[in-house]
Amino acid sequence: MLHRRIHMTTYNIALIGFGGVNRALAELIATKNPLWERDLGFRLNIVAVSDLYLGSVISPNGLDAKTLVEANFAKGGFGQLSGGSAEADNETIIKTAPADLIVEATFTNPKDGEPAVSHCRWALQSGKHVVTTNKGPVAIAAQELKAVAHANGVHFEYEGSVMSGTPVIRMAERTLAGAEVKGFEGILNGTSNFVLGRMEGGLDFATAVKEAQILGYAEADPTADVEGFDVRLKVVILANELLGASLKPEEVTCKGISKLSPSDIENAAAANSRWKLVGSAVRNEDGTVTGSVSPKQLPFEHPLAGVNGATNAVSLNTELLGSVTITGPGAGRIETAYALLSDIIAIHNAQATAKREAA
Ligand SMILES: NC(=O)C1=CN([C@@H]2O[C@H](COP(=O)(O)OP(=O)(O)OC[C@H]3O[C@@H](n4cnc5c(N)ncnc54)[C@H](OP(=O)(O)O)[C@@H]3O)[C@@H](O)[C@H]2O)C=CC1
Ligand SMILES: N[C@@H](CC=O)C(=O)O
Repeated sequence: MLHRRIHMTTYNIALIGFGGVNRALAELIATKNPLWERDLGFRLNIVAVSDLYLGSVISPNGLDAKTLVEANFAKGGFGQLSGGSAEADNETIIKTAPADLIVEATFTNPKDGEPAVSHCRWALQSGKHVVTTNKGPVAIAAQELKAVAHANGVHFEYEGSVMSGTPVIRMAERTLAGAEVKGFEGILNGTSNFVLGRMEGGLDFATAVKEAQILGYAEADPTADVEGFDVRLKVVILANELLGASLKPEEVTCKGISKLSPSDIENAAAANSRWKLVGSAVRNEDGTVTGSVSPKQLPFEHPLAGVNGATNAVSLNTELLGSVTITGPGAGRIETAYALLSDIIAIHNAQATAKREAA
């Protein structure tokens, strides 16, 4: 009889930011560790959390994920826990918590990516892997952070920075390797797509944005969603990852949906079309890459016109396969927490491969 020896790994993790996404990850940890142990070969143990509102806490033996999720902590509430403080001491937590891996899910700053860029840099310099859904550090400092990760023998992973848990970055880079991506266009913001759909149903703009906030789709400041700044970061991330560009956000033209009036929406419907916020990039003949974000009136039969709600889709224009479209959730708490899990799985598998090769 064949006996398979199971090697169980526990990853100690520190959560930076404890809003919708990292809370959802803690919720998954509270219920799914036994399944992950069985199917993935690892479990996750939360040894620290830091959040602007709640404060910070370090517990080397681990915090109970269920308690973290269910306890209704007040402002500074982590200060009452053993090892806790009412302040979000991110730098100390990131540098000193006994964590293998830092999960960065604070707010996306579309201007300079801070303080998340510093959070990622501190973690990588301390020899800790980073997984993040934060678009700021990836769009603005990916090259630097990848180099710091490499120099310190750790990983920097960010699948959730584009299309939430829908695997667009890894899918394009790994499964479509060699297909030669020449450009892409897509719906890359769940909130604005949801808002446009609700407006088509007759709801006013402000109420539709409120609904997207309640559902956990919107940015902390939803201006980023409706003015296209969020899509601009995602266009930069995809262009730099898939087209080998080195675009900066300010090099991508950007117009959002906030100026679309109810009559624009009605007129589009009367012409068998609908408005969509489209992000795109293309490699030009001379090798340069041009990116743009703007609302487009698409005929009903256009492949992106039927993408509704917080669903996103991106059509990759490839040399060898023609157009390949990837579609799936583009926002949502659990959906985005899944992206973090997928990053951790990628790190786990890479470590296992490295160990096998070293043996
Ligand atoms: N929600 C989604 O569908 C998706 C989100 N993302 C990205 O994931 C990240 C997290 O999103 P989400 O959880 O929805 O956002 P939330 O706004 O719900 O959570 C962010 C949390 O981080 C805290 N925070 C902000 N700044 C700091 C700081 N400097 N130090 C410590 N904590 C801080 C916030 O506290 P406070 O509220 O007090 O400011 C809040 O609790 C964002 O960058 C977002 O762009 C990516 C893909 C999809
Ligand atoms: N606010 C963003 C969240 C994911 O990046 C969106 O609505 O798409």
